[in-house]
Amino acid sequence: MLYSSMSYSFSQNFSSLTENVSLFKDHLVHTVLPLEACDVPHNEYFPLYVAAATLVTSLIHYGLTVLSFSASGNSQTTGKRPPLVPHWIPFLGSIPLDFWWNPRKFVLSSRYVFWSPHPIKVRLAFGDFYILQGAKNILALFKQHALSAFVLHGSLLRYVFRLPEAAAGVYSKDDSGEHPKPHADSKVEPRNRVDFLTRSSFQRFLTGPGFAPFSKRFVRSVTHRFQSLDVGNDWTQWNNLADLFHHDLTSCAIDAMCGPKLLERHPNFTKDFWVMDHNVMALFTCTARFLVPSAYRARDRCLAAVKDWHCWARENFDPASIGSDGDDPFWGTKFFRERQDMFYSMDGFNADAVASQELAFIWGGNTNAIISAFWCTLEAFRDPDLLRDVRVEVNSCIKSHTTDDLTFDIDCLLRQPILQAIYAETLRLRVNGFLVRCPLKSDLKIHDYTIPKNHFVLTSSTPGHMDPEIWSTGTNAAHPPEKFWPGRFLKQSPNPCSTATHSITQFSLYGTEGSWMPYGGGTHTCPGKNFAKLEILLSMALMVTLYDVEILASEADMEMSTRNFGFGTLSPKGKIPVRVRRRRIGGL
Ligand code: HEM
Repeated sequence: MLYSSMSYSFSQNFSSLTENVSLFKDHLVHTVLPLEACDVPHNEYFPLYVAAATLVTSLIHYGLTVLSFSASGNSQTTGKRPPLVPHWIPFLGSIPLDFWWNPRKFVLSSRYVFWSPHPIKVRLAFGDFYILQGAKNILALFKQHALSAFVLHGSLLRYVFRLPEAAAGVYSKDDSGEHPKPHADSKVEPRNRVDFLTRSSFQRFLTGPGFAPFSKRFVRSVTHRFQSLDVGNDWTQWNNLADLFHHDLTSCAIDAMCGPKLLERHPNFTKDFWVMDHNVMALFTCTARFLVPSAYRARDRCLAAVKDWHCWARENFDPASIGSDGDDPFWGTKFFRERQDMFYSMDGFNADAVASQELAFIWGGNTNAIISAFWCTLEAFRDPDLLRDVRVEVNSCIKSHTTDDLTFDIDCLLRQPILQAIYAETLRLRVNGFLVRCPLKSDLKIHDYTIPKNHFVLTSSTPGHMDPEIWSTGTNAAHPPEKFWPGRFLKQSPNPCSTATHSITQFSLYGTEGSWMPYGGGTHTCPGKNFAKLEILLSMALMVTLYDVEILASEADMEMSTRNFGFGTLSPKGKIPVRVRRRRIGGL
């Protein structure tokens, strides 16, 4: 079946090779097996025969898969099936052990798997799936409709966030699609259209009318909180800069989303949240509870806290408290309030299921953005020249300040070229995510290739983010992709407002389409990206304006940990101790 779509000439070569394999197998049967039937313990050459046979079989198998793979790449036919990725041992599948050992290294080095110019097929014990890389292919994928992202979401909900089976069933039965008009052949009731309903609730909250009140609350709360840190004019030592982001920044984001009650009633929520986040891979892969008990306990406490907040809000909610923006202090946002009704009207949903859903949202809305905010701030303080440039831009966006009040012009901050370049470069380097799609209704066409429907298609942001062809810049590649260098996203243009020869520095993502993809793309692109950019740039702006920070961590501790590779932004390997002191606002 694998070879059915290949060109005629290749089929000829292939069948003669297959015959050779069969002859070879016959040879083994007639030579090795009779030996087995004889007095094996006395035959000192038996293990050698077996080793040689395994080696030769693997070599031939590998040779065949390489031939098949190359033939598919060279063939000009359209509508062909992606070839099976070359591999050594037939029954072990096509992903080698290196992947499980160091996935990032594997993704960056695997020529056939993650750097193939065309889609490929991968075989694992549970079946076949497809991998697609390269800007051209990824852009073609993002243009397609009727691709479900539920494979990943459903698994995350079940394994990481403990979605009960009854509610998970609604996901597996929903074949109505993500658009307002359900697929013609779908029999799913409108109230059970979980894909469409959840997606539209994200859109209303994060890109529609819910965004302004949510972001306004966040700006107020983070500005107040960062100004009120217990830091004076003398240096104070902190054990880990990341704690500021894990606790203070996370609290501001959660309060702005959920209202104050979740954290008031559960002051350790942020601590549990980050223990859970640190162990997300272990939870996702269903690691035995006794091996990571703290991860399961933290996850269970987070679920219990969200359930308790829901219970409290249901009992105490006063409709008169709804403000003109639609939000209220009990549910925090119209988003969470309305999703209660939405989920409770679906089959199989109870209080546990709703808590799983909302914890999953809170996790998605914090993990990547908070860790990225940490990296941006670290990078700004790591390089004195960059810090000076950052402060010039940030100072130009201060609207007003007194000793205990600081207000930024947020639009101005979000437009600054160097700030944006730091943000884009941080996401390029630190976001290592997998996107998964499944064509449900028809085969998926990607240029000359056809991927059969109901098969998973996976793509990783890492190869595009690290491709030397796109990102190696500077004389003699002075800025290789592994290095943080915001200049990649800056370009000089003539200043239209000046007759002098001065040029202006502009931020640009031009030419990176399909390669820079921290937020995924297509119909499932991250709806939280505007909030994420605001959160990342504002927290960095507040820190550089209010404080001096001296980094005391070793280079090794500041390296990225690949522990949660594939889930998005990676954390540093170690703690980041720093010295902090308050500074005069507006200085450089
Ligand atoms: C640096 C920060 C962030 C990164 C790198 C990021 C990345 C992503 C990615 C890669 C996806 C999947 C997109 C796809 O499948 O094509 C996604 C989906 C999503 N993100 Fe984000 N995200 C970030 C911040 C946020 C924030 C702040 C929120 C909410 C406040 C959020 C909410 C969501 C939601 C609800 C989805 C699911 C969308 C859907 O399935 O239609 N994200 N994000």
